Amino acid sequence: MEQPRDRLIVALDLPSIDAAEAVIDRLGDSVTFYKIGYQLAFAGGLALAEKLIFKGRRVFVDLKLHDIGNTVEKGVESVARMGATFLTVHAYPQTMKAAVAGRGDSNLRILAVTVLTSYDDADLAAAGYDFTVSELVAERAAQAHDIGIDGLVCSAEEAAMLRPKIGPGMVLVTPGIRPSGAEVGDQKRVKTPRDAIRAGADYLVVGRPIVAAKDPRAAADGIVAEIAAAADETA
Ligand SMILES: O=c1ccn([C@@H]2O[C@H](COP(=O)(O)O)[C@@H](O)[C@H]2O)c(=O)[nH]1
Repeated sequence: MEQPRDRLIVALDLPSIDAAEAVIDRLGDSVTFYKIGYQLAFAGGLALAEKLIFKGRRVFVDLKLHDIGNTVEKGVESVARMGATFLTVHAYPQTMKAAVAGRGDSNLRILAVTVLTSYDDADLAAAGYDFTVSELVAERAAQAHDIGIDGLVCSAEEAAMLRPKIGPGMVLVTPGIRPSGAEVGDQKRVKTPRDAIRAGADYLVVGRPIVAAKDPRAAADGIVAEIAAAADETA
C-alpha cells in the first residue's frame, strides 16, 4: 500500500498556470499527486501536467471523456503518451471499452466515473434514471470490472459496498472529501478523510479545502495526518 501522503490527490481547480504554480510551490513536498480538470486544462494545464510529470509528480487527467469509440480511443492514446497516471472516462460500456483499447499496455490507468459526487437520488431521477445512486454505482462498477477498467471514481459512501463486488484489483478514487467542519459546497455525497479511508478508499481527491485554504500546506498536512491515522486503524 502507498504511503499516506501518496494517497492524497490535490485537484488544481484554479484559473491559471500562475495560480496553480503558486499553490504547488506552497504545497512543496507535502503533495505528490495532482489532478487537472476542466478549469486548468483549458488554461494551459496539460502543459503543466507534463512539467509536473517530468519533476516526478503523478498526474490525474480528469477530463471525463465520453464520445464515439474511435475518438475516445485516440484521445486516450494521447493522454497515455503524456505519462499521466490516471484518466477519467464516463462509465458507459462503449466508452469504457474504447478507453481500455486506447490505454493498451501503457502505464496509464483508466478510471470510470460511476455517479458524480454532486448527485443524489433526486438528481438521477431528474436526469431520467430509474435507479438510486447506490444501484447505478453498483451496476456501472460491475460493467467497468467486466470490461477491464482499472479503477472507479465514486463517493466514499459507496466504497465499502463496492470492494467485495470488484475485488482487490481495481482502485477506488473518491472525491467529495471534506475535513470535518469544512464547507460542503456543491458536493452531495461526502465523507471525512478518516471515514473515506476506513470505508476502503484508495485515493482521496481534495480540491477547495486545500487550494482555497489560507494555508494550503497546513490543510494538506492535516488531511495526510488523518489518512495516516485511519490507515493505522484499518491495518
Ligand atoms: O464524481 C466526481 C468526479 C470528479 N470530481 C472532481 O473532484 C474535485 C473535487 O473538488 P472539491 O473542491 O474537493 O469539491 C473536482 O475537481 C471535481 O471536478 C468530483 O468532485 N466528483
